[in-house]
Amino acid sequence: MSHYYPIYVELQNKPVLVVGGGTVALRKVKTLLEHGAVVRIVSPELHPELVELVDDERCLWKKKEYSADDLQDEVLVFSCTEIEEVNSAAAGDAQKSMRLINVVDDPEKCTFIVPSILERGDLSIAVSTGGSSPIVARQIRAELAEHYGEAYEDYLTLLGSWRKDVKARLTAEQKEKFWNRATDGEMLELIKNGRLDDAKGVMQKCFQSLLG
Ligand SMILES: C[C@@]1(CC(=O)O)C2=NC(=C\c3[nH]c(c(CCC(=O)O)c3CC(=O)O)Cc3[nH]c(c(CC(=O)O)c3CCC(=O)O)/C=C3\N/C(=C\2)[C@@H](CCC(=O)O)[C@]3(C)CC(=O)O)/[C@H]1CCC(=O)O
Ligand SMILES: NC(=O)c1ccc[n+]([C@@H]2O[C@H](COP(=O)([O-])OP(=O)(O)OC[C@H]3O[C@@H](n4cnc5c(N)ncnc54)[C@H](O)[C@@H]3O)[C@@H](O)[C@H]2O)c1
Repeated sequence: MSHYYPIYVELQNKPVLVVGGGTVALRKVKTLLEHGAVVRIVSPELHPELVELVDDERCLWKKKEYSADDLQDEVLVFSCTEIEEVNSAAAGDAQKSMRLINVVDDPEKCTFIVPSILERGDLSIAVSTGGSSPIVARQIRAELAEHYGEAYEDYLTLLGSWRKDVKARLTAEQKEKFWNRATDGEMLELIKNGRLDDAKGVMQKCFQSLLG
């Protein structure tokens, strides 16, 4: 068993500090922004794509070398430099104040690591090898992408849209019947074939027939 405990973290409007502004920082920043974090980068230099993000006011940049006072109210810290002393300092500062830290070139200093992620709307599959081989994590993600295609986004949106009504209006036995029907494969197949409206119709009919 991996010694890392997997969780999904709500980062909407939460401050995150990224130390360093190179290629790896760019990858981490893009994913953070996609998930709504407020990203502040501290680095003397920035990758051109990060400069664009800063110019577009998608994230903030302090043009300087990292020092302890750069750590403010951030919930997560990423240290993305290749310089051992900088990474050690950031890791030490973060841990003193119980902040979670990811050091991109030193798993031993990490209190969290980032998985390879496949997302299809509300479906999120995170793959980790615990640092043994990020390439294998990426390969598994690519294999999963073949199996769990784009249709899952609409499929899960449709299922999710029924949760409140089913919870409020059906008995436990009816709920089981409803969800078994909704997930028996037909809805997914219809959506894969571009027939979302038909899938919606089948679910509506099933709900009505259970209500009697
Ligand atoms: C999943 C992903 C997420 C992301 O970063 O977004 C991610 N690394 C990815 C790619 C990748 N990283 C590296 C290569 C080059 C090949 C190679 O070296 O293997 C490739 C492949 C590529 O580029 O395709 C190099 C590398 N990575 C780490 C070290 C340091 C070390 O091992 O000591 C070195 C060596 C540097 C050197 O040799 O100097 C460390 C970490 N990388 C992790 C995550 C964490 C563990 C994940 C896990 O295993 O569960 C961990 C521990 C910390 C962290 O970063 O969170 C992302 C794939 C995203 C995707 O495409 O889906
Ligand atoms: N975890 C991963 O997924 C992963 C993947 C590939 C490589 N790596 C490792 O991550 C490290 C970073 O790789 P990279 O390609 O982004 O390197 P890079 O050289 O492109 O970027 C390093 C960044 O750190 C900044 N920096 C330097 N000194 C600083 C300081 N004192 N304070 C703040 N910022 C400072 C630089 O200006 C630069 O922007 C390397 O050690 C690399 O081996 C990790």
